[in-house]
Amino acid sequence: MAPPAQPGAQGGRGSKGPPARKLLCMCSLSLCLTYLCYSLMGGTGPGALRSPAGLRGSPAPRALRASPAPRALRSPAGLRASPATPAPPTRASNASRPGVSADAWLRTALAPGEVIAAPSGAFERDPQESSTTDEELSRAGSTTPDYGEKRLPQALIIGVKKGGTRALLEAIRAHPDVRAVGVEPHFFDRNYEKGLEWYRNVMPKTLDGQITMEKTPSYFVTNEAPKRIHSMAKDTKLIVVVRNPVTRAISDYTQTLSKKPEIPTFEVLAFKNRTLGLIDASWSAIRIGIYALHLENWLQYFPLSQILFVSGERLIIDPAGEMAKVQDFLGLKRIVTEKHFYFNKTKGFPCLKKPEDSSAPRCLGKSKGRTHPKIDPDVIHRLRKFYKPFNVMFYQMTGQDFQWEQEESDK
Ligand SMILES: Nc1ncnc2c1ncn2[C@@H]1O[C@H](COP(=O)(O)OS(=O)(=O)O)[C@@H](OP(=O)(O)O)[C@H]1O
Repeated sequence: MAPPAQPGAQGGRGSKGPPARKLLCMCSLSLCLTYLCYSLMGGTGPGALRSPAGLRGSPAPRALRASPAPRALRSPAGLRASPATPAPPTRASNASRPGVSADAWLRTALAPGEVIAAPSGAFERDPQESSTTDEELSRAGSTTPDYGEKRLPQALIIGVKKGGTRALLEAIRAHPDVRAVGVEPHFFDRNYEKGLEWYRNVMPKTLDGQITMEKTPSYFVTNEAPKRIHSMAKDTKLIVVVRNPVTRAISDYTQTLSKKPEIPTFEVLAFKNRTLGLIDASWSAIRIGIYALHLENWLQYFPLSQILFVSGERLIIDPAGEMAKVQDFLGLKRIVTEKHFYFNKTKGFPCLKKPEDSSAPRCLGKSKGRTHPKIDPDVIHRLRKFYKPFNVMFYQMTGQDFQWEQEESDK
């Protein structure tokens, strides 16, 4: 059941390259140097990641090729924490600690590849809801029909946060050959010490031939996740829903704002120094969107052909089209088609049609599709410029042009 190769998916680990490869290596080096500067500054120094000046010296990656070099961002030794290094201390817990400001929580710098997570042992349900408890997770594993077996997942939706991961999971769950756990298990970032048996127990039961899935969007930015998933099963299929990183950052901020209305404005958080145009790439809302850097970590363990990139934008405008790709990738019959969706004007999003055995159509909850605050267009412009070289590199690495540069406006 080998997945069909994606465009440009042939250059797996260790592929040698033609001249284009050299160009990509140069671009990689340039991005890595920028990243090194950022790392050395600890995300706090006055020169931290000035966007995009720090990247100007780099040759602009050329137009998208059919055969990108997926390992192009391989960092020089020492640039990135080794995937084998122990999990760095987690940070998000500050938010819930008395006396720690929301600003501190939001701005806490992340080491390269660091988990953006709550403390080990804490769970997070998809922010459609609030937070998942241990009890809920065990319930998730026990409310499934009493036939079949619990199995470790063969496919994972690993990211990105606010990319459209819930919409994708709910749509693929409509397939009869897919069973998925509804909550986010956070096994490969927060609960790894609980062991694979714990993880298996969280999963629904499946019959032979059915695929077990889960989604935890923070895996994509978790340094240890690729190695851990690889050691569970090296043929695990990985799905990443990506979205314009500027819009994604605003969506991320909007979610935080909904829980903590006292936080500073997006404009304040986005910059280290607005006059100088210094983007604060240590802010997780911005850092998560540097997809090329995170992807590089995954390509050390998985060939590109084992990773499917779903467009978060297309998932809204053409859910059936994206679902066709997902089903092909998973080796499934195309059962989830346009017949399964309708566009809900009130919600402003596609929803799943009422299944025959259920009483209501399924739109995602209120936490999906929140109205974003209006952001200063100059800030949007600066962020676009900041992300552009990383986006271009991401297109080169994946062999897919997500066309984020063409978007006129952000929601
Ligand atoms: N069908 C449908 N219905 C509702 N929302 C949809 C849908 N498809 C994609 N989206 C977009 O998904 C965004 C939330 O992404 P995630 O589900 O990955 O968020 S989370 O990380 O799990 O919190 C969410 O982002 P916001 O609009 O910023 O809330 C939506 O734009």
